[in-house]
Formats: sequence, structure tokens, C-alpha cells
Amino acid sequence: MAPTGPAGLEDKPRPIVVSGPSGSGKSTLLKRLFDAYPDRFGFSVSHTTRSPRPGEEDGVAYNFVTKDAFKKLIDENGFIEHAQFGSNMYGTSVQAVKSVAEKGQTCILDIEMEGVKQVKKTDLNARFLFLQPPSVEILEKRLRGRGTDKEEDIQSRLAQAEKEIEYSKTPGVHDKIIINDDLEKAWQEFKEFCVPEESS
Ligand SMILES: Nc1ncnc2c1ncn2[C@@H]1O[C@H](COP(=O)(O)OP(=O)(O)OP(=O)(O)O)[C@@H](O)[C@H]1O
Repeated sequence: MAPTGPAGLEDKPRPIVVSGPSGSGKSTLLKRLFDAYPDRFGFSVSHTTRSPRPGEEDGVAYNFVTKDAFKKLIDENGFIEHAQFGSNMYGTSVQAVKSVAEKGQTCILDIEMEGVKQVKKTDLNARFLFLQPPSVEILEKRLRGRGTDKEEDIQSRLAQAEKEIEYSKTPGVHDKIIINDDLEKAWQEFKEFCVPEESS
């Protein structure tokens, strides 16, 4: 019988999808994770149709491709997510995530709700973690406290947060939901999910 899951990746680290509203603490916790375990985790290399800047190496900074090659990959369902910024296209391919696992690293995908739905349609066999703010009111305080977002951005992030929290309640969507109330407590739970053997 054909094996389930990605061919040849059965014994490789499963990707971890980290999602959660903007301001829920994804960057904060991922930075800690990368600092604590520098070689264990990796990010996938995105595709882009823009030209490389001096010093940018193909396959390292980005996978630089032509518009035609990019469109072909879209038609072949090769992308988890893709978007256009200005005249250039950017995307995360399924193969780029597999390449991280092939190197023996756990690929971390920091993506939003639509991306989560897309990953579920692939054969990546990912594990899903949702980071939830204690409340929308506290989320608003944190977004303001961060001091990086304009007022209109804060409003649209909060509106989007309500949708993400609603979707996260769908049974079976996430393997783990962490409420980021106390940062140290959230970190312990985050670490346990991402590095399970250390806590077993
Ligand atoms: N448990 C916590 N208690 C208090 N403040 C927190 C906690 N976790 C994170 N923060 C603060 O909340 C703000 C938002 O966190 P962060 O930038 O990590 O969110 P994010 O999910 O990565 O957002 P985005 O998706 O917009 O990048 C930051 O200023 C961070 O320091």
C-alpha cells in the first residue's frame, strides 16, 4: 500500500503552523524559540518574480523565478499561499516547506487563517498551533503598546482577529490552542508543543 503523508518524508520533522491574530505574540514566542534552538527550526524560502538585489542568492534569500514559471506553479497547485505586491508576485511553495524537512529541520510556518486552510489541503502533514489573546480588549492594548501600527491598521487587525478567533473554534482545526495571558506560561506551553521530547 502507498505510504500516507509526503513521499520520503515519513521520518522527517513535521512542519509546525503557527497562527493567531496580529498582536497575539507569534513573533515574540518564535524569536524565543529560534534563540533557544538555533539549528532545530527553519523557515521556508519564498518564491518571487522580482529581480534579485545585489548580494541576494537564488534559493537563499528567495527562489527567483520568471512570471511564467510562477504562474505555472500556481496552475499546478504548487503554492500554499501567494500574493501580488505592486507588480511582483510572492509565494510559499509546498516544495519549499518540504525542502526544510529534507534537511532534517522543523519548518515553521507563521501564517494567517487563509494560509492555514491552504496547508490543510496539502500533503505536508503539519501540526497546527493557534495563539490566542486573552481577550480582544487586551489584544488592542498590546497592539497600541507595540507602537508599530497606525490607528486604521489597529482597527482592521482587531476586526480580523475576531474572525480568526471564531475560525479557531472549529473542531479539529488546531492541535493546540495556547492562550497568551502570562508570557512565561505561554512560552512553556509553546516550547512543549514545538520540542515535545524535552517535556516527556
Ligand atoms: N503575554 C504577554 N503579555 C504582555 N504583552 C505581550 C505578551 N505577549 C506578547 N506581548 C506584546 O504584545 C505585542 C504583540 O506581540 P507580537 O508582535 O509578538 O505579535 P504577533 O502575533 O507577532 O503580531 P503580527 O502578526 O502583527 O506580527 C508586543 O509588543 C509584545 O511584546
